[in-house]
Amino acid sequence: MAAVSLSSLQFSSQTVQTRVNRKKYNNVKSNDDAVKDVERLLEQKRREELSARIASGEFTVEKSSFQSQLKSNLLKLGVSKEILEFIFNLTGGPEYYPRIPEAKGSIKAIRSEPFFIPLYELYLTYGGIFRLTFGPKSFLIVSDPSIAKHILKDNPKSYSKGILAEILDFVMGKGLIPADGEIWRVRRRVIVPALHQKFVAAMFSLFGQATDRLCQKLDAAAADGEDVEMESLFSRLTLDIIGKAVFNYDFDSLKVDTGIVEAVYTVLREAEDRSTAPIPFWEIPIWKDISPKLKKVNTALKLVNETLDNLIAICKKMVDEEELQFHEEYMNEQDPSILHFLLASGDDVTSKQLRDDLMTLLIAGHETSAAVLTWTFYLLSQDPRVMAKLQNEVDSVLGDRFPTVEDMKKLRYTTRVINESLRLYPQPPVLIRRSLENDILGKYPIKSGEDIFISVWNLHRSPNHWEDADKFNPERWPLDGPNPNETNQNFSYLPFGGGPRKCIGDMFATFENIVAVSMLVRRFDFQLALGAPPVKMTTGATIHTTEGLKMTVTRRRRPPIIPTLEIPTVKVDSSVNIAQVETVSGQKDEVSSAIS
Ligand code: HEM
Repeated sequence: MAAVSLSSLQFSSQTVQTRVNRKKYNNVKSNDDAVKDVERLLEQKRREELSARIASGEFTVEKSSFQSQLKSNLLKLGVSKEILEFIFNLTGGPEYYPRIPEAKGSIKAIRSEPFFIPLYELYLTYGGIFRLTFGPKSFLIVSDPSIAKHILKDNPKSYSKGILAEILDFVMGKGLIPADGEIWRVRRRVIVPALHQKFVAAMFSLFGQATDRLCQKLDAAAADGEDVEMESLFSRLTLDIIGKAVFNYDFDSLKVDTGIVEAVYTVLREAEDRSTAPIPFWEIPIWKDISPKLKKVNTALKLVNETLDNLIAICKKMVDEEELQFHEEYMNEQDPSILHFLLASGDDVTSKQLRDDLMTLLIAGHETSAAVLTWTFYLLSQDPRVMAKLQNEVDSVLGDRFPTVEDMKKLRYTTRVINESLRLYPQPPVLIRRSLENDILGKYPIKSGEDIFISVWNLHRSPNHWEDADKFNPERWPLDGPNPNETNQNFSYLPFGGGPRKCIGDMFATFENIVAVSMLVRRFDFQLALGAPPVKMTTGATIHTTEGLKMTVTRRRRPPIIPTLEIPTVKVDSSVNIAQVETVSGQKDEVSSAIS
């Protein structure tokens, strides 16, 4: 009940914000303070409500264990502290260490809103590591940068992907995201080289062409005065890009709705549903055979798998017929895809494993980038000042050209806007791990088999690390400073994870997002559509909106926007080292540490 009213409070907060923001266009300065007051009041109300929930016992600290209760009773009876320490040390056990603070919850409370929101409130109460218990099941919630660093970077061998691997098995099998141990090590070593600099540079024409197709769609909508739902368009944009990049397949989903596009979405939605399901409904004996939904998922999965098998066969034939010598930066100009690289490299792998890897790359590279674009445009629609500054930069750097590799260094504010969007809306908002052996997290010992959520949402919004943590403020990252990453932010900022399991597509995704944002804001103005549903969050693997991001898109009048139809061919100038372009973190270091 309380959870429901908490979420309705968020609802009204966002409605107010939207309404007020629309007014901002007319009178930006005078309304700014009023907006802040309203936001502050609503935030205060939200906190009070949560405090009431905690006080009512909905989340309660567990009583101390038998040993510590016995200890405190004996202390009260006058037994000296030294004697007790001696006795309890002899009896062994983890009681020498403090116990992890514990919150108990009802699963209903968590399920009525995106689960990372109550986790944030609990973090403010219980601190950087606490145990959240639902009946017999418990999770450790980590929001402390040094503990996150320990798990991800200092001692990653003691942690697996745990529940995530179980949930994603039906679609990704032993692909790179869920894989652990030797399979992961071998596959990472094979796949990472496929995303070499020349490949990423070649992707610029793909990013530009795909975004141009989206621009054409928006042009038509603007001309007809129709509002557009941007979240689904971004999803289609990134699907078209990743399909070509990973296995040279043009989904063309911005133009047509083919069976395969629908099948991919059915599979993706199922993966997301499973990642938030309270019980594994897909394992229930009779149900799994008769459920119409599961039947649909299986049919869709079959179609996607057959399509992938076909693409692998076509690509194998191309590789057999070509005369190119394989080398470090090998790339077939007609088909620069990751699949082509893998086959040409002589990757000795079963077709099931190859399919798992392709599927993993498709999903990893699609939903994340789409979510980043969605929330970036939402944030921009809320802040005309940032939008104006962004458009200024893009106008002066790009003129009427398509963006190139060389522009990445110059589009600094654009990069900061995306850095900040990733801080406020990290994709995914939590990283999942399971301990494989006993370990010590901070001052607390933990046992093997603990399920752990590293809350990137909490790290990125912690009042301990960020000034005005909830404020969209790209200026917090100086333009002449380094590109923010987990290393230079000491694990308070983890947009692409960290340690040996860090994202392998960070460079690809960063450039893809910069190209898309710059081309779109160069050509159009974006505002939340009048009468559109309030923009609220819901979650699967990434953060989605509950009812889409409905926007009014208008062509910009000045300066005249006519993009050149010619796309400059990508020449890879050896003096431009993409790794030196300051948009990504030290991927090379991660790569070498992962394979050493
Ligand atoms: C803005 C877009 C993206 C974001 C925010 C993002 C974020 C992340 C994060 C946080 C992780 C670490 C997960 C963990 O530690 O549990 C990760 C892993 C991964 N990402 Fe990305 N990613 C993005 C785009 C991409 C793209 C475009 C690709 C592929 C071309 C990709 C492929 C992968 C793979 C394969 C892994 C698993 C690496 C491993 O476990 O060894 N990602 N991503």
